[in-house]
Amino acid sequence: MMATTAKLRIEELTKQINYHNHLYYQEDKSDISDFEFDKLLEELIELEQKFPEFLSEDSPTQRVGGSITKEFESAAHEYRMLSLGNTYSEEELSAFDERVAKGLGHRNYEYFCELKFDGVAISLVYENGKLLRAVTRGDGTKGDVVTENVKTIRNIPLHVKGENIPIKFEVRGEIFLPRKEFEKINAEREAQGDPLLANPRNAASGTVKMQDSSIVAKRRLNCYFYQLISDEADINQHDQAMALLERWGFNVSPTYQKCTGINEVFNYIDSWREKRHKLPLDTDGVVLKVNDYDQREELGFTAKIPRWAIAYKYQAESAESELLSITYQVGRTGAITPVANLSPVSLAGTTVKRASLHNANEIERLGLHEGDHVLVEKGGEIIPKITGVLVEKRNQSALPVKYINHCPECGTSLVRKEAEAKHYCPNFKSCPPQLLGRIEHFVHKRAMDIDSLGTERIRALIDQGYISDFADIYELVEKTDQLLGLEMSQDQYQVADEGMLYLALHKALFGLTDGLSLSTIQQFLASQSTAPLEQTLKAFQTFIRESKKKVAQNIGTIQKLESVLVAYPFPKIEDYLPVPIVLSLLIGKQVGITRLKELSAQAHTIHGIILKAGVSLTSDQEDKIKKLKSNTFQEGVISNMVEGINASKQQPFGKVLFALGIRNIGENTAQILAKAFPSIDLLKEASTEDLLAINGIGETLVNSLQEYFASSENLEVIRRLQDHGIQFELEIVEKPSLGNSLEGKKILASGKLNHFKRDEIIDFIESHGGQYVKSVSKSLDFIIEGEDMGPSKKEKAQKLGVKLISEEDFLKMVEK
Ligand SMILES: NC(=O)c1ccc[n+]([C@@H]2O[C@H](COP(=O)([O-])OP(=O)(O)OC[C@H]3O[C@@H](n4cnc5c(N)ncnc54)[C@H](O)[C@@H]3O)[C@@H](O)[C@H]2O)c1
Ligand SMILES: [Zn+2]
Repeated sequence: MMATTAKLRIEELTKQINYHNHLYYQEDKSDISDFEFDKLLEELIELEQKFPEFLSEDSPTQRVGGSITKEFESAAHEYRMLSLGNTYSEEELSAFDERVAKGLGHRNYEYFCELKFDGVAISLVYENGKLLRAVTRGDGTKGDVVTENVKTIRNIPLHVKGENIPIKFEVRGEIFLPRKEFEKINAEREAQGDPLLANPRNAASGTVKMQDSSIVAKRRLNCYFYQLISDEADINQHDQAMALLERWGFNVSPTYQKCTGINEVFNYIDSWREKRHKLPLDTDGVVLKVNDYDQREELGFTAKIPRWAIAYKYQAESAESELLSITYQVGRTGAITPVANLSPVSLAGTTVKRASLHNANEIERLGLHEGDHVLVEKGGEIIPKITGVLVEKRNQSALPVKYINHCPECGTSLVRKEAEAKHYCPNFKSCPPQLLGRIEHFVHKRAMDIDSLGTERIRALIDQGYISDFADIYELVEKTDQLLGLEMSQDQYQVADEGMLYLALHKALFGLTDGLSLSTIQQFLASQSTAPLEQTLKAFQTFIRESKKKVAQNIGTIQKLESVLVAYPFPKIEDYLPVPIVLSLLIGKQVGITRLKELSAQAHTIHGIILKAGVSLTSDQEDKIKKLKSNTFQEGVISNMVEGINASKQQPFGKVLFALGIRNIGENTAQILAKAFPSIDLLKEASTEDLLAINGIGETLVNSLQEYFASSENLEVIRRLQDHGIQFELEIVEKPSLGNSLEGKKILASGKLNHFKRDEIIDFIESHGGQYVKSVSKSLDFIIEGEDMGPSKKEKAQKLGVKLISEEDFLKMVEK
């Protein structure tokens, strides 16, 4: 390469790497995989070695990738926190070992091997046995002080007790979010319609840097320690240090091993390649460190990494699979996400049957054709992705995947806004998932507060035609006898292209057979998780024979199932069966499979299909169909719901206004509006000037309001809600005056209080003549400092010279 081209390439790589570092360390996101990132860095290192004249001091090869943020106080590290060299190849690892041997002049050394935990590095400083501060790695020289957040991690000792504990010492480790916690958080986020966290590492890193420690505490982070630094402790080797850490009560992963010679290291690496997926956290490689401290000193450091340690990173595993079909999921905002259904393959410790395709661009980029053989990869991300297509294996006649142009849930034509990658279903009002989102908002705790109407129940009621707007909820009260026996959960179904309904395989096999329990069938299927459907059905027949339950009849049904599956090649979804096929085996003679297919695209449950088909069933058929269905609404659930619905009629006007989900009207704005216009009629009649005169109301809001009231449909829903007795007027309650000890005082409360909830403290201050202010500013008279007040707020208050007083002192002040 010529010097001029090298210079240009170095500049370009520097720019790219800085960009990815910023994303990764500051925003906790990544555009590319670690492997791709490490490739860029490696290329830069090589070029800089060949052309040292272009090596600049602040090249990303010379610096640790992170930096400090503005949100936290920063602190200098007494000993720099470095990065690690890394490699993906065994040759390079051997080369590293040669360098160590050469550096020391002999082979008389040991390696200490640990797994490379995929989290965020943390440094804890202890003095007199007490945790003094916790600091992130930052730029390696100084980092963010995140002590309050770190204190919420349960197994980090706040006090270290025991003999011979140095007056001062530092420990370093990796904070991580256990995979189970990560999955739990994402399940919750999915249920709430919030965007999912990409992977546990980014989630851990984002959590450590949160401003509110009480949220951090809820996230159940964990930490593994791997380094002790102390001038006082009498240790000369890393294994001794680790033993001390364990004795002092620090959490050390029991996965380490001391190795003599690089071959033992290779064995360690191999032994963990698969096993590591069973650990409670993500790991991305192995770190080997020279065990002896004197030898470490002899080897020394480069600008960025120690010469006595290196990380070997496992290549992201990839596997070959076959594209069976694509399903299109509709989110609560109407956004469409295509998901590839794949033939099952075993990958990174789990069986993969689905991969995200993100959007139409991704399908185009891959050039995906029907039935393609694809490569799937599982990096740090939980949801695998398709990284390539094996074009040479493509069937000559295969057609390119055609993106849908109608919403699979409601049939509306999709739209794609300019410059956006995703398609949307514009049917905001009645597209089922979008309606679900609006109803969930309506019943939310902070709106109408009907907690007996959870997501699953709402979805069931929407899909079966009981709810299509807010007012319908109040009409359920008169339909309780129809609700009895309705299918409650949607978990066992999937909706595919053109709205076709699929049923989970375990339910289908349960309903189609006799004498086998659901749990034995589930156990059987779990043992078959990597087998394709055809094989599973064959194995199931053997299983039936061994079970000795109604063998002839059950095997007959499964064989019939096999032949219908061949005769009607519906798109495949692994672990699911097309509902028309399943039902055809039970009631096919009366209805016919074409009709069942039509019905299956209209009704969203088996219950619904049977109703629409209008057939009369024998009691045997009825029993079997009951086995296919999910749990149903029972009396207890229904009376619970009715109670919640009736109670919601007491919710005050401000909450009702928020519940209506008018665009741009959040909880606070709704309260402000309700105070200024204490009835829906006054609000509807308010002029633009009236509205703009109110503090906090801007033009966008006025537009949303006017647009909302211009719709006759909305007015009709309000009218029906009024008929049901929902509060559309503000009840004026005089706030009792309890005194004037806070007369003229501007007050803010921050952190957790012992005697008051959030609303209560505001009422309390106001009823004593004070004024509650929502943000830290100079005009405050004082701040009531609760437990775990956010560090940034505190810092700001101190900067502005605003007095902080404790809750106890505040109460004393009021008593006087
Ligand atoms: N995808 C992207 O866009 C992107 C961008 C930047 C960085 N990255 C990735 O992040 C990493 C950046 O490297 P880095 O400079 O943070 O160093 P590194 O993460 O590769 O290695 C150093 C870090 O490893 C951690 N570690 C985990 N287990 C350890 C153990 N047992 N002993 C010692 N340390 C242990 C420590 O936190 C230490 O700070 C690379 O893996 C890189 O691929 C990715
Ligand atoms: Zn739709």
